[in-house]
Amino acid sequence: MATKGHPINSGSKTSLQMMPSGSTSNNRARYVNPVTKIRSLIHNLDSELGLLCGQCSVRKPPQIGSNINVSIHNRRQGELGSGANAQQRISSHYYQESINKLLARTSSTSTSGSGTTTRMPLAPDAQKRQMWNVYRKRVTDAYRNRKIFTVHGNYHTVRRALLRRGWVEKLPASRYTNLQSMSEDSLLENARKGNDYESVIISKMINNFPSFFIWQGKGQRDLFSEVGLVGCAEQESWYREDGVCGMSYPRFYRLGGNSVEERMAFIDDYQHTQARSLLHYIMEHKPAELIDTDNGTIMSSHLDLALTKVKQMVRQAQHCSLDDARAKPPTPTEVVETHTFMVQSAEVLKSMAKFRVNETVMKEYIRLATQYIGQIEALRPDYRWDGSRNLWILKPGYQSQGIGIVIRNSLDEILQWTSSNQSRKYIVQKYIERPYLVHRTKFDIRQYMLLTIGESKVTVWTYRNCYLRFSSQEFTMDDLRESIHLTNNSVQKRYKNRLSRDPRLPSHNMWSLDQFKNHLQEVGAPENTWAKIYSGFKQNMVAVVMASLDETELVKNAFELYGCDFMLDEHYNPILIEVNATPDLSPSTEVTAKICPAAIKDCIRVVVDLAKNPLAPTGQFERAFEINYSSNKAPDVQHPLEINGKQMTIFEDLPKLKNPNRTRMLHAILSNVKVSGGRKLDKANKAPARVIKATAFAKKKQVPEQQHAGPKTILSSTTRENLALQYTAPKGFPLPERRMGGCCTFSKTLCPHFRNSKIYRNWSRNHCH
Ligand SMILES: Nc1ncnc2c1ncn2[C@@H]1O[C@H](COP(=O)(O)OP(=O)(O)OP(=O)(O)O)[C@@H](O)[C@H]1O
Repeated sequence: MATKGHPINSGSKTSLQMMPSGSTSNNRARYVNPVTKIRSLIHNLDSELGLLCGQCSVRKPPQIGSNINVSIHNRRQGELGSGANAQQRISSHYYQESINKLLARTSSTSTSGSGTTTRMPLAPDAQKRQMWNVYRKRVTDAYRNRKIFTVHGNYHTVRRALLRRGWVEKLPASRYTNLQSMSEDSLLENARKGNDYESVIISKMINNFPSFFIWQGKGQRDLFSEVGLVGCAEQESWYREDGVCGMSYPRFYRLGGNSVEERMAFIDDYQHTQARSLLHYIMEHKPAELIDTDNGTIMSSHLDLALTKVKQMVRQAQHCSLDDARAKPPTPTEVVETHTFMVQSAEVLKSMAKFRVNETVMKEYIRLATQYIGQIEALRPDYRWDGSRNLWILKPGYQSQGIGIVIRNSLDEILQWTSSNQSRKYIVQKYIERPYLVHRTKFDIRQYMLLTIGESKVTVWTYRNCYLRFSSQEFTMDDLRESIHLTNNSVQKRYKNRLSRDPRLPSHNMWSLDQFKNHLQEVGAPENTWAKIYSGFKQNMVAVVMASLDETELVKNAFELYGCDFMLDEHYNPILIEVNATPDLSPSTEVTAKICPAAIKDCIRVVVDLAKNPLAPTGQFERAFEINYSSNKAPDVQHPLEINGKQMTIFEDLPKLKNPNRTRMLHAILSNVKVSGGRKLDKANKAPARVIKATAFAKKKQVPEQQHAGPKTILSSTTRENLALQYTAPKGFPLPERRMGGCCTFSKTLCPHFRNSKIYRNWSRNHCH
């Protein structure tokens, strides 16, 4: 929203306003940053100004705060001045002279309405001259105090907030275009306190000065809008920390491109979800409703298969058996079995086909289903959002405002839909079938997040206030139209509210946070429910920022305001749906009429007031997290990155494996471990804590081998890979027999190759929630 973009926007397609440097193989979005353009414009202006100041030996303008976030020109100060002492030596006379020159340049180059060049009013009347002098003083003061701002778009609250703080506005060319083409004479004639002519004449006078605060909305649509959040989701598990940082989002697949692997992974997930859906289905019904002992068409073997699949999922999630986790190609019999299962289970889920079993047997199936579903949902919290429909939401790239979004449950339809247009990428995301509803109506929560980028820190600010956006129709799974299932305002404003909807819901479809808190009280939610929800919001927002930092070009003293959309599951857990740069801040209803201007004012408090006064109030924004981003920069050879810790006990208790090939492989790994200096592994285990330098990192930085401190274990590349998979993969990561290329080491956090590998990505998409 402001001076810079950040690639955490997913969705809306709004605007990741920048092009992160460095390309990666993982298909992350490329963003174009209009701020860079503006920066370069200002930079040109800066150089001119610097030149002028240099000619006149003018000192730099005084600094207002140590770190005014809004000003990308703070960077310029070094160029203009040469330190405090030098500044003191330079007389203010010269400084004033340079400003006068700038002002003179403005007036000498300004054109009249007729296109002819006019001079500064040469005092045809005293009043005009007096006004000119007043404005000139205001302008010079504004420059000295670095209080010149530009606001793009109709963000009048921002304007007013800054004008109230004594800032002076430099208008963008698109504002008051008619007036901007008038001569200064005519403008002065019409200028009155606070009117548009006055704004324009002042703006013309500062035309050659840089703005120290720029507020702009989205500049350029990102190339593949969903990749932002998707990309973050792929990275976030590396930054996950209980209670601090962690994303909670529906699992997704990128379809529509040429990735066969991604398609296969989706099909696999779809089939497993179908098994759970079938079990959910029988759990949702009474045994008698499910059976027809004489004419039932569905055999109990399909329930057996569903139970087996869920059991496998539990074992995989528990990481019980390496063999279970192994990606085995299915046998032809299994393929046929699965195909039949998919057809028959669809008959049950869509047409309520009956099982040919008796009631006692069905009761036992329901008991087992409840047990297994309980187990898997305890291990995979995101599965709790699934139901008995196997629904998926298809979101096209390059689109926003809900355009092109559909909800489907048939595998064929989904694959057809996404492959019909190969050039368009689709995110196929698991549809949340069990959301928390208010009065049987779906809603989402718009939550603001502000990001400020300081000298060395990125600060995540979260807004304590938020609002709810309701669907215009009651929620039902029997009708998949957008008016019921897409709660974003851009979709819902197209529909009339269903008359049968609960009258307690407002006609404008929004609730303030206070109204929601009252509702929570009314329905008897535990007392700290909102506190928990908000804490979950914060963790998600911090995680998104952390996960996108690597790909972000950080512009110092810039900030960005985001609108994050959350849904809640049945247990009030937040689910992140979307992060929008340039959120809608228009006062469209009585709810947004309060919260939007307040959020903008508080934003100015954070980026302007706080820079001057660290104790300044920040309104409803609270500092949720601070990240020291200097550590993200190019590796520092002087201070190489180190990992402190104890050597792991490798294979002290060798797992008993069923598969002899695999056992052989693990033994081979073991025997491949050599210990330098003749030490035995068990001795090394008893050795005190030591420092291991990450191979990948050391290699990157050309750190010579002998710099490695302490005793070291030399591993072959094969061993390293296998050990990396064995020991550095997060809990639950399947251990494929395929080997990954490269340089994975003991440190998962230090190995981008591992982290970007397809194997890991596929796994993390399915397991990291
Ligand atoms: N996985 C999901 N499960 C259930 N509902 C979802 C899911 N994803 C999105 N929705 C619903 O669809 C709506 C639109 O989704 P999303 O915000 O991703 O689309 P969009 O095109 O980016 O919209 P906008 O640009 O207005 O933000 C959401 O507000 C939410 O109600």
